[in-house]
Amino acid sequence: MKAAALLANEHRKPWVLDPVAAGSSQFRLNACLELLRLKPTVIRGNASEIIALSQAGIDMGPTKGVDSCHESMDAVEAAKFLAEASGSIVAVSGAVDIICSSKSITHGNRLVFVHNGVPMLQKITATGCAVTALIAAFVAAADPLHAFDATVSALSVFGIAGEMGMELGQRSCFVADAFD
Ligand SMILES: Nc1ncnc2c1ncn2[C@@H]1O[C@H](COP(=O)(O)OP(=O)(O)OP(=O)(O)O)[C@@H](O)[C@H]1O
Ligand SMILES: Cc1ncsc1CCO
Repeated sequence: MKAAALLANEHRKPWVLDPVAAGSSQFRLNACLELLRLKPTVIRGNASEIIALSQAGIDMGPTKGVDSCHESMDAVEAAKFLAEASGSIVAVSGAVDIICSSKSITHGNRLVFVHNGVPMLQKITATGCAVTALIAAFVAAADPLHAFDATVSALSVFGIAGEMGMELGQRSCFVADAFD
């Protein structure tokens, strides 16, 4: 992972950090912090993961587990702190997706809330990984100056696909068609 991140940086390619279960062990937290130091373009995690990363700098209360035990809106301050400390765009997924960046980077001081998606997405393991991959694809295709908007768009498109899948699922069992 470190070699991939270093190579991406060397070639000025964007990359996205998904700090899976960062708060569930010291080993995972340290691994994520090491990757964080390599300056990802975007960090995408659920509320617990983003709080765990920001806790490494300040105490924001307890957190653990692979799934989030926090609502995304609980992580607004953690996301702002992490964006400022890391210089990365920070995306917190959940009922409301939160995307923020600090004044220290090109995208400036921005905070956007995306309300797309359906609660079932949270119950399907790997939708977090999938939306991270979609963010990477959008950011890779966009002008580097538009990485923030690309991140917002990816989360919105993924949420809308979830809404369409939910509607399709009322009529047939091919919910996955909406994501094709
Ligand atoms: N309550 C909700 N309502 C609407 N959309 C949601 C809800 N919870 C999660 N989502 C959406 O589900 C997707 C995955 O986000 P989630 O926060 O569940 O990731 P995660 O916990 O990292 O997932 P994983 O279990 O795969 O590790 C995101 O696109 C997010 O917007
Ligand atoms: C990486 C990974 N492995 C099992 S669940 C999970 C998170 C996917 O979003």
